Amino acid sequence: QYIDRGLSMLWERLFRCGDSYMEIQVDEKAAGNHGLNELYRQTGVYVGSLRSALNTQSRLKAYRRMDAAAISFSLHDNDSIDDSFDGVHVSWTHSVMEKENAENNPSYGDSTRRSFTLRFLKRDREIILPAYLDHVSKVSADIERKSSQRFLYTNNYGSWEVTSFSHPSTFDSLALDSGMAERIKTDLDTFSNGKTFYHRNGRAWKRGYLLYGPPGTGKSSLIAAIANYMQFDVYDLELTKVSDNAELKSLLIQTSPKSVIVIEDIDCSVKLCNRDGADEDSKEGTDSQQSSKLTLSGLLNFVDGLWSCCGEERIFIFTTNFKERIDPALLRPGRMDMHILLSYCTFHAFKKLANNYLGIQDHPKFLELEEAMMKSSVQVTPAAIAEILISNQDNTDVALNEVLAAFRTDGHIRDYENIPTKHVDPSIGDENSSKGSHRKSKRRYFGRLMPVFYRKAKHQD
Ligand SMILES: Nc1ncnc2c1ncn2[C@@H]1O[C@H](COP(=O)(O)OP(=O)(O)OP(=O)(O)O)[C@@H](O)[C@H]1O
Ligand SMILES: [Mg+2]
Repeated sequence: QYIDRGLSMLWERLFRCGDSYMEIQVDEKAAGNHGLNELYRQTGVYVGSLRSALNTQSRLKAYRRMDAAAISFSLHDNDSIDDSFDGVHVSWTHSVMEKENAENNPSYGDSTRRSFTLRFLKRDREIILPAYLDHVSKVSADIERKSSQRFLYTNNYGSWEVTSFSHPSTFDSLALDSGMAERIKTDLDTFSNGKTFYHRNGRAWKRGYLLYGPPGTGKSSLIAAIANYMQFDVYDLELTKVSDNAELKSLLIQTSPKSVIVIEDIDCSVKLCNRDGADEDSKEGTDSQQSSKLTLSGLLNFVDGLWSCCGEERIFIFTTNFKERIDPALLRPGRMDMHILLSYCTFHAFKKLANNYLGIQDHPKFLELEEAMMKSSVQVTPAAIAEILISNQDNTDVALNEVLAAFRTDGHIRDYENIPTKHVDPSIGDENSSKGSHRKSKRRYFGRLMPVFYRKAKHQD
């Protein structure tokens, strides 16, 4: 490797003397020894991640951070590595040198001087500076985010409580209608690569999704899959625990960029006053009472107002079982960018579940099942099918017969329209559900639902 590099440098010197090189040194310490140089650290992460590192280097250093799943690599002292950017060839050298005055001056601390040197042809400087260095920073930030621990935040009267987030749901484990996972992933990719687009068009760099559909169709699982795909932290905002608009704003300011902000069951978590401040059901409220409450316009400002841009690259996700109960102001174009219906299990989705839980891609019973699913007057949620498959995991035939029976069943059927509503208004109080029991039903992010089958509704979305 050294001989190769030496020869190629000699070749360049002899025959391409017209093309002189430019070198940029990235020192570990910032100028004047004031703290560390962030670009040095980022360059270390970046060069260790280059595919060429594993293919061409004859020696590397390996390490694993305390909370990281993956092993990372870094260059050995005084080794070099090649890279290319926009068709331009560059090389990085990691130099580690003893400081000249280290022996005479022991109080000087660390006696080595570390730096990366970037080398490229002078004629390419327009391409490299500063775009390539920006690219190095961005790639390394992405790598660090992906390899580090992520968090789930829940609000508790004005502040966020944090736990580690490790929900296993991914787009691969979700059973969705054909093409839906790809559509959502493409939208997320476009969003995450859209910094310049959003800024050029004067838009806040955020995206809103409304997930709607019956219980047990994968709304919460999809939120986790989105967070996992983007490698974002999740802020699970419970509106019943927000006392007024000011608190909502303060919670928003406390969130970090690159995060998913979730409001589950938006239709029933609080009874929001409408935009002019008048609560439909409690008209007797005075003006001063209204201003100290959480209102719909407060929530709209949360999603859409000036404060919503205080951190960048954010995803808002609202869920509901009943889209038609949501105030039209929340649904107007541009507020929630995508409305995603999560619905009963189709044959396409069933095949995914069968693959996930039984490990089968095909089975002689599939034809019969497809037909039964199409003809049946019963609708079954993916959650219910998942339950059946999990409890019969060791016997494929029994599992498939049970699924078939579910579509042919006449018992245990409930009309989707008759699902008891989960309406709770903390300000008025609700006779049917105390705050405690509501909390239990709301916080089933990691919970599992009991199998429930629904009769096909006449007018479905
Ligand atoms: N589309 C799906 N693909 C794979 N698994 C699913 C799907 N839908 C539901 N499940 C399974 O069912 C369980 C419940 O799903 P989830 O909590 O995501 O439903 P939900 O739509 O959020 O329901 P709710 O409206 O009651 O909050 C999950 O643990 C998951 O394993
Ligand atoms: Mg849910």
